[in-house]
Amino acid sequence: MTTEACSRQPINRGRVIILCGVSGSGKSTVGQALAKRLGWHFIEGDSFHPHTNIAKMQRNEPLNDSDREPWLYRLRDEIKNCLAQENQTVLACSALKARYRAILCLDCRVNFVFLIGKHDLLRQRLTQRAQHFMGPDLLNSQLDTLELPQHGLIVDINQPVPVIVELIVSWLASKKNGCQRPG
Ligand SMILES: Nc1ncnc2c1ncn2[C@@H]1O[C@H](COP(=O)(O)OP(=O)(O)O)[C@@H](O)[C@H]1O
Ligand SMILES: O=C(O)[C@H](O)[C@@H](O)[C@H](O)[C@H](O)COP(=O)(O)O
Repeated sequence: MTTEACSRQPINRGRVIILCGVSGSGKSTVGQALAKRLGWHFIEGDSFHPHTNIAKMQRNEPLNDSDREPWLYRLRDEIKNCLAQENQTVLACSALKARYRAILCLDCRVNFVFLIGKHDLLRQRLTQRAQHFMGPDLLNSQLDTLELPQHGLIVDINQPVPVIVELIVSWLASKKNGCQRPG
């Protein structure tokens, strides 16, 4: 994305906040609460996985780059639609690697928030979570895959959901529609 492309984007018209992090970091929980707080749309990134990916994770096999590619491009199309329709949207999507985030970062109106936590807390939350295809067994692989971001907001998950939501809301208010690189 060039500076010129950036400066062409209208301020505060269509915006997508992507909540990233490993499985169990709270992307869906915080994402839904954030969307409700802001009155924005919420999109669950897991819903865009091909069924083969879900089946693989259910078998406790980690996804690889090739598995994730079609999923990321489906999400990219979805983000493109949101921006074209000027929808304000919160998207929950692990986006573990910088190159995945680059696929999703269409322009300055897409911003990333990272939910970061310690292994023990993540494992505990994954173990307690009911009725989900992903258990705790892929946590090590998720953490190994995670490339910590150089840009965006990083939030410690060891605090209540409403506190996390307000941190994100304050950050958004402070940054308006400023450019953020996808790394
Ligand atoms: N900040 C938090 N405090 C306490 N429990 C949380 C918090 N965030 C998420 N949880 C719980 O942790 C589990 C995993 O959260 P979830 O939103 O499913 O994570 P993800 O979407 O990143 O896999 C859920 O049972 C959820 O209720
Ligand atoms: O790229 C991946 O390996 C997956 O997207 C993964 O990161 C994601 O976490 C799963 O889809 C499980 O879903 P939850 O994140 O909701 O546990």
